[in-house]
Amino acid sequence: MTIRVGIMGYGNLGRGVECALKQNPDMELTAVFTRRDPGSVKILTEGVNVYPAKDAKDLADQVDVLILCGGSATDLPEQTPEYAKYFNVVDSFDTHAKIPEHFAAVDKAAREAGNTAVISAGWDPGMFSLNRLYGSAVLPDGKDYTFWGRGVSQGHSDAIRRIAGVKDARQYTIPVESALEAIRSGETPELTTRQKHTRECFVVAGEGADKAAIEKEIVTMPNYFADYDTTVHFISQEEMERDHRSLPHGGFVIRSGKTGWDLEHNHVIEYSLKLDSNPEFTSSVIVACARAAYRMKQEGMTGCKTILDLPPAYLSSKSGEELRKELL
Ligand SMILES: NC(=O)C1=CN([C@@H]2O[C@H](COP(=O)(O)OP(=O)(O)OC[C@H]3O[C@@H](n4cnc5c(N)ncnc54)[C@H](OP(=O)(O)O)[C@@H]3O)[C@@H](O)[C@H]2O)C=CC1
Ligand SMILES: N[C@@H](C[C@H]1CC(C(=O)O)=NO1)C(=O)O
Repeated sequence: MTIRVGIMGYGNLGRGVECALKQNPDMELTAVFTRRDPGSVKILTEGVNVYPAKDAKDLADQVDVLILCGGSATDLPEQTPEYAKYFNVVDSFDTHAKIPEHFAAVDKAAREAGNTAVISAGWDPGMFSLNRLYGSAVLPDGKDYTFWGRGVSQGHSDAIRRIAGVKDARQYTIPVESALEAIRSGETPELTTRQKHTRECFVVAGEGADKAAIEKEIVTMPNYFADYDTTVHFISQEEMERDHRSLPHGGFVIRSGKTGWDLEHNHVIEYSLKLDSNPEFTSSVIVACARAAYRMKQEGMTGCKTILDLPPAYLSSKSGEELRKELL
């Protein structure tokens, strides 16, 4: 019995989920939904139809888990609570400051419908969140640091694309080298958001768009850019397609902590990612979380979860017996 997966929203993440499902034979794609004209959306999986998003709830009996691949800036706050009424859902919501309110809205909808929802699946939030939890649980006397990049943040790129007059955008996150060196040398400084990363944006503006207004909206955008030193470059669509086609990213979480009666012993935990494709890696995490959501629903564990609430074994396609044989 395969787990039947639907995709809501066909962009970088939607294509990534479609691809990731091919690497998970216990799961299959059964439907793709889009707010655009379905005829304009070409998917790569034969035998699967593209439907209008407005028809999704009528096809709920064909989907065990609906994976929401919309943007966190404006799509997911509406879509995840709405579709949790009809489906088990997974999303990648990554506006960190708004995760508590998103969780509450999705939890209300999922509980009322008896569905299971997983929000904020991916790598940050997601795998990095898990490693921050492991680090602080194991080394309570310590500090952790998270660094991203240099790479393309999909959330920040999506947020810029939502600005009136913007045709396309990529945002690169760049770690501040001096901060990196201090942490790697074992120092544990207090660093402000601005002292850890800068952000560089490449934007294609529409014909006649007000570039000064676009730049101002970017650099002052709360939760995304306001707390960072941000630069904005306006380029042509040709330059965008020539110089910014790939979506690499990565980063690491470091936890340094002390043990011993006099806290005399130092320990460092590091978890790092080097990603050729941010969307494909993120989608692979999301697909594993969709498997866990399905299993939790089968066991009556409904309502909203984050990756921190998922039993690790439920992420794997292997049975408990196989995992105990191979991984313990
Ligand atoms: N937690 C994490 O670690 C991560 C989270 N993310 C999140 O994933 C979100 C989605 O990122 P990403 O997939 O790159 O965003 P995209 O901009 O590629 O897609 C977002 C939505 O826009 C619509 N869309 C896509 N292409 C077009 C187009 N050509 N014209 C019009 N509409 C289009 C699609 O909806 P429709 O088909 O309905 O039109 C799609 O679902 C990000 O906002 C980010 O928050 C991303 C990476 C990591
Ligand atoms: N959510 C991020 C994933 C990581 C990357 C990131 C950043 O560069 O600011 N923050 O978290 C994304 O959308 O790519």
